[in-house]
Amino acid sequence: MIITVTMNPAIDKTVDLEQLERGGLNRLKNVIVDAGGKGINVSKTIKELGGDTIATGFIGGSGGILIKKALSEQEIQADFIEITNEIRTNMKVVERDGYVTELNEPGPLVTQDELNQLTEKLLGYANEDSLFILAGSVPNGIRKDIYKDLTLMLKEKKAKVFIDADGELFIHSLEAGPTIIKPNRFELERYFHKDYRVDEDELIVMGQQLLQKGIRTVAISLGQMGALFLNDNQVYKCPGLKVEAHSTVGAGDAMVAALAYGLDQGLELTECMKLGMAASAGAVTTHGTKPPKKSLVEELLGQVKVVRIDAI
Ligand SMILES: Nc1ncnc2c1ncn2[C@@H]1O[C@H](COP(=O)(O)OP(=O)(O)OP(=O)(O)O)[C@@H](O)[C@H]1O
Ligand SMILES: O=P(O)(O)OC[C@@]1(O)O[C@H](CO)[C@@H](O)[C@@H]1O
Repeated sequence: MIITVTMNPAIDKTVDLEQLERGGLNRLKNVIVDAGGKGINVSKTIKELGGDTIATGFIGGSGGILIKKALSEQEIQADFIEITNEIRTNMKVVERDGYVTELNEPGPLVTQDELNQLTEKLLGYANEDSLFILAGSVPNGIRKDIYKDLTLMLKEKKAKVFIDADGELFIHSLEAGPTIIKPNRFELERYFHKDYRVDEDELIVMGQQLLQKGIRTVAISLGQMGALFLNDNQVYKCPGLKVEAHSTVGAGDAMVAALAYGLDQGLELTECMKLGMAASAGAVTTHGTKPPKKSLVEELLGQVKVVRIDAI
């Protein structure tokens, strides 16, 4: 079973705009409202692909009610800790030229007691058949080494852990040796203190250094350029698929979802990669934070190219 953990869910408001006028009045068009937050998006895509997940994390206020309703309509099992405070609303501004500006709120204050309740819930689900996805930022009141602590506890119970986070959350989590991670190039550059745009060879070396920390699979997403995948001594590259992009928000989540779904189904890494490429390319064609349709993922699968790269 795949358990997604969204500590900082959000109501995503995606709006269209001709061009963002900094310092001016911006009249928004086409406001789309979605149940968001990285883990929740992962659950939505897994469901669309035909898999099952339990979506958990913190939820509260009127936004929380909306998210639970959306998940129930999509027949996704939800098991959240109800918190006192209201969850956040994040705005995604899509300009006509395709540029997307994200305005993400910090999130509500979560108490130690609420965190203890969530930890207990997660440990209750943990066993050798479970795969946990710890994804996205954490709300106020939660320490940045929480993913590290949770990963250690979950691994103790033989569960697999997939981390998709940035900044300090990502950096600390690596100390716990998660099973799989999906940084994008900026997260890796930051982790390795590179203040320039690294090339593919350097990305591969960085990925290999992460494998040496005990991480089984490293997926490095490169936006429209595609992705690199490293596992044991194998390195693969998949060029990005040519699709009509509407909103890139959630593309990374679709990749995480497909990789996790494939892993949970016992697929070979190359098959998981193909699914990840097709699902993430499919996600950029949707408006708002929507999962890609299964039929589109199946269609795109035929276009995925896998290039094996000799280890450097
Ligand atoms: N414009 C695009 N065209 C085709 N595929 C894309 C495009 N943008 C992203 N993708 C696909 O989505 C994957 C993930 O994208 P990206 O590297 O931007 O992830 P991310 O930074 O985690 O994104 P986010 O946090 O916004 O979801 C890429 O590896 C690629 O397969
Ligand atoms: O602020 P975080 O937790 O890092 O990211 C949250 C978020 O931007 O991620 C999803 C897209 O990946 C959106 O649904 C959501 O608004």
